[in-house]
Amino acid sequence: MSGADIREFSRPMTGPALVPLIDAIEAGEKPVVAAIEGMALGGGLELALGCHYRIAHSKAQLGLPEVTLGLIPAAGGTQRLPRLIGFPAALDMIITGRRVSAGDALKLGIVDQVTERNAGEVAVAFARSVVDCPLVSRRLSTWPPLCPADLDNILQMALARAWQRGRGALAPVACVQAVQAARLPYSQGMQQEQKLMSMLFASPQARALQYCFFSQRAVGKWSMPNGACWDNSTARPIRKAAVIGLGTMGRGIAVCLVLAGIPVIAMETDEKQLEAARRVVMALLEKEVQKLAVGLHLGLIHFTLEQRYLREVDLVIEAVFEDLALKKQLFAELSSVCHPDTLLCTNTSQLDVDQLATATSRPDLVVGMHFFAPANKIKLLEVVFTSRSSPEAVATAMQLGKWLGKVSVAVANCPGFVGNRMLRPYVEQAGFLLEEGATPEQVDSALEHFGLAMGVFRMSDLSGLDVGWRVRKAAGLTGPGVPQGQLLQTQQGYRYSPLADLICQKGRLGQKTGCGWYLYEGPGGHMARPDPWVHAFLEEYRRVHGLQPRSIGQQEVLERCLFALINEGFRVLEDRIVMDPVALDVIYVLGYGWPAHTGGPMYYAGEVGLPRVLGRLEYYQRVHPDIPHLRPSALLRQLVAKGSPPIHKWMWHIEEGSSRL
Ligand SMILES: CC(C)(COP(=O)(O)OP(=O)(O)OC[C@H]1O[C@@H](n2cnc3c(N)ncnc32)[C@H](O)[C@@H]1OP(=O)(O)O)[C@@H](O)C(=O)NCCC(=O)NCCSC(=O)C[C@@H](O)CCCCCCCCCCCCC(=O)O
Ligand SMILES: NC(=O)c1ccc[n+]([C@@H]2O[C@H](COP(=O)([O-])OP(=O)(O)OC[C@H]3O[C@@H](n4cnc5c(N)ncnc54)[C@H](O)[C@@H]3O)[C@@H](O)[C@H]2O)c1
Repeated sequence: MSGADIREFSRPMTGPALVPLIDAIEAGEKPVVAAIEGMALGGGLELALGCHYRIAHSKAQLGLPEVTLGLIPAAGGTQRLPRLIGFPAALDMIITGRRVSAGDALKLGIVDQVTERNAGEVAVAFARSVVDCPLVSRRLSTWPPLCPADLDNILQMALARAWQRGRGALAPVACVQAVQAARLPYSQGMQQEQKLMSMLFASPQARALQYCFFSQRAVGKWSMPNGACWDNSTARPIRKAAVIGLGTMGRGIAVCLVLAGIPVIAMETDEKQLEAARRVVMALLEKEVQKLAVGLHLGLIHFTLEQRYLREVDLVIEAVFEDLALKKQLFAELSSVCHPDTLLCTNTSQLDVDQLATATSRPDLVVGMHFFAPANKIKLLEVVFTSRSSPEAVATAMQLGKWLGKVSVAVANCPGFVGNRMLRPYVEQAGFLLEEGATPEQVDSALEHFGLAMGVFRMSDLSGLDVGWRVRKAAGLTGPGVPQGQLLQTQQGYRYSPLADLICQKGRLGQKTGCGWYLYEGPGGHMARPDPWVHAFLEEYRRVHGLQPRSIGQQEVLERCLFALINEGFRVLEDRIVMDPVALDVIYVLGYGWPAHTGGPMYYAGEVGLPRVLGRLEYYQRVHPDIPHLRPSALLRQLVAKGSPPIHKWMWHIEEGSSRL
């Protein structure tokens, strides 16, 4: 039982109310034993907590995930669970919404017994054994709260954690407040639970989070412009896979595959790289084995330098350096080494997958599988199809993503695909804001206050500033032989900020070198500190270029960075790189730390109001006519002209023939 029907939350509810139903079960004189198989989530677990005993199958999972929907468990969950397992453990489960296994539920005291057999049959036998036992001590609502001496401290720390994790989300904080009320007599605690739920229930944040829940499932129903889609295409089984290039990404991808139980051939160029990768991968896997307390066959991965092992694999994921010539050469080699049916996938972040496909003997079996760093943690996978990718290849990559525990989003090939394409104008605006007077920490603080997991400059330092530098060099925007523009700097006819290039030229590549836009405790450090050197550098840059610094407010930072990103999102839709705006929201929430309680960039644009987004872009474009990314997209204009329809109707307004596919 996975709890309330979430779709019902946006329409009139029918059926008996859950709270009095659970109270009636608990108050009854007949013992009621909950038999839990599969899931007991949300209202499902709350119902089980109202029963007098709980028996779970060993594979069952239990949790209160309401917080992820912008809500609190409001059928007594915030009052019964702390009484049963104590405040600290209950707070942890309710604030995070995490699921626990039956074994952990037993340790925590949530269930009375775990069985390998049919839970229903075991529960019936158990019921017979307790039929004469008094029930008075089995009614959780009558239990006095388990208040430890340091409860105030525990609640305060939980509140701080809820603020920090929530990044502006209301529900985690409300969860703590509701659990706090479990110190009161049950009926008073329930009143508080209902009050908090009423406040959240109709909130824009709850609507946005529920939109995220359904969006993450909707993207699984992918389709391609040629009519191929999730329910008319068959995925191939992947019995063995290979990962080529075991750097930052390849290591994480190999870990994902092994954790999914898929045998892996892991390849590098030389013994030293291979050994370094082996150490990291095996350490990561051993950590997972301990964390998950599962048996994992570590022999599933075979490290090698020899291409002959590639003959046995059904799918290859290439993760070598971001260099088109190198990747083309590798794909040509793979064509001759691998079986003719082997799928060839690339983890490139923005190179042309069509070009890679042409380097092979099987362009129909080439797709992008764009993982996000760290690949073993981030839940997003962009599956990039080309004009020649077969439906079977796309279906297989999408299915593989699901096996790896990712949310896979099918996107058409274009520079940067979806995520990195939309990121470019966002990063670009941030650079211009520095030229105009802001500091990296001012820009980041505005973005983090909005709810992004990391501001643009901290994120760039983490990824490595050389990544973008290499891309800009390849695009002919910087590097030896590229003429430097005049004030403001221009390249290829448009405004261009060379600040990031200048920072890189100083050897400041981000965390890996101990400095970038910020200063770190040393190479590989993580604690970003404002750097006086950067401030002096920016002042000198502005002086040399005659730029008069001005004070830039939070609103301008947000509008210029976020609306530029959203504007590019509309262009992605115009080009039909995806079939639905929900895909862009899923990509940004799961891959780029966009705050889920705002729904994602496109949903957020709808909430802010498309006329406002358009108006502000028009304003900034008048002020900065040399920045093409601030020019409102045709689709945005059209949607506003049509009265700003809801997000699920946006695609109806794209003119036929505008697709670039
Ligand atoms: C269950 C899962 C773990 C399954 O995962 P799996 O990967 O196997 O499958 P999918 O995720 O792809 O799902 C398949 C399919 O099912 C749909 N679906 C799944 N769960 C739900 C659901 N709970 N509701 C609706 N639909 C669901 C899913 O969308 C897929 O269909 P699709 O067509 O989209 O492909 C996994 O699905 C999962 O984790 N589900 C969510 C579990 C969850 O979050 N449960 C909590 C729900 S909230 C809840 O239970 C609330 C309780 O606390 C009860 C509260 C009682 C109070 C009620 C109201 C009080 C109102 C007060 C307001 C007063 C207003 C006023 O004052 O005016
Ligand atoms: N780092 C990220 O955040 C990130 C995110 C998404 C995608 N990507 C993409 O993933 C790919 C790899 O990026 P990375 O950051 O892991 O790079 P990296 O430099 O950390 O690792 C690349 C590895 O490939 C190995 N290699 C090079 N040529 C090889 C060959 N012919 N055969 C076998 N191994 C070879 C190198 O020895 C190195 O270990 C790139 O295309 C990159 O754009 C990177």
